Amino acid sequence: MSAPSLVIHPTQQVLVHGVAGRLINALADAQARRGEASVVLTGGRVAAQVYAAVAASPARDAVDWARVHFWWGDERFVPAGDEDRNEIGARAALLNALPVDQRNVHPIPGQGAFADPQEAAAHYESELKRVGEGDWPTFDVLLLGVGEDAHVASLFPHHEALRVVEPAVLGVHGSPKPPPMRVTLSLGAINSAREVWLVASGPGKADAVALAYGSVMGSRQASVEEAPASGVRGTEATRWLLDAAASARLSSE
Ligand SMILES: O=C1O[C@H](COP(=O)(O)O)[C@@H](O)[C@H](O)[C@H]1O
Repeated sequence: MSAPSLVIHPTQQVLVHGVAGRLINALADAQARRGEASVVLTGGRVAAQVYAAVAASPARDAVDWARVHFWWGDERFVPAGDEDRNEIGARAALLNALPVDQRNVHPIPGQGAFADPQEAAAHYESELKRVGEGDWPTFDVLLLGVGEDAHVASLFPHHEALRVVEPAVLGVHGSPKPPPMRVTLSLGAINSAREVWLVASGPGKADAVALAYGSVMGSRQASVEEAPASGVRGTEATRWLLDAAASARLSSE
């Protein structure tokens, strides 16, 4: 498990472009090492801006997008095509703008294809094992937003999904943030990624960031149950990438 690092960007715009540049570099580096790369996408407002910045960046051509596998860390269990799906935003801002190989795009299935989130989760786990040839693929970069309640992916404070180790992809019922049914990677699965990046922007995230990052650094005492974001670690890097507003309460920690 890696020690967390923190980068505070002066504005949301600098954060968005900073994360976009990092992502392009990380995927290009992974391809230079191994020929292909993988990224786990997140939902959320700032992520949508990061995706648009990647798509608009002249540096994007450093990556062979046809050799990038795209996964999702969580998905809202609503019908395919529903605007609430994280997949829809990622396709609109990123995937539709890049020369991706659709065979390497792995959305979490929605309602309709499967009767309940558990079935969709089981299907996603089998897709991960299919691509990983029996094992889970090792993700190069796993992106996470941070909720106002310090949730990550669809792992919410005090929710039973936080405590599940097996299976690694979980169906979630009773999400406190709508919609109530979701599918998410477990904390253990998230923590199998080489690099985990927690991206947070704006004053609405300042309390959650202070609680979760403060607990990681020992200045606060919240458990992972209270602040799921505090339980996240990549095997090689854990990056907290914030703007000044989201970090505003850290200085008093
Ligand atoms: O519901 C979700 O919320 C979080 C955070 O979203 P934000 O708009 O507050 O940044 C997101 O990371 C997660 O993927 C999504 O399903």
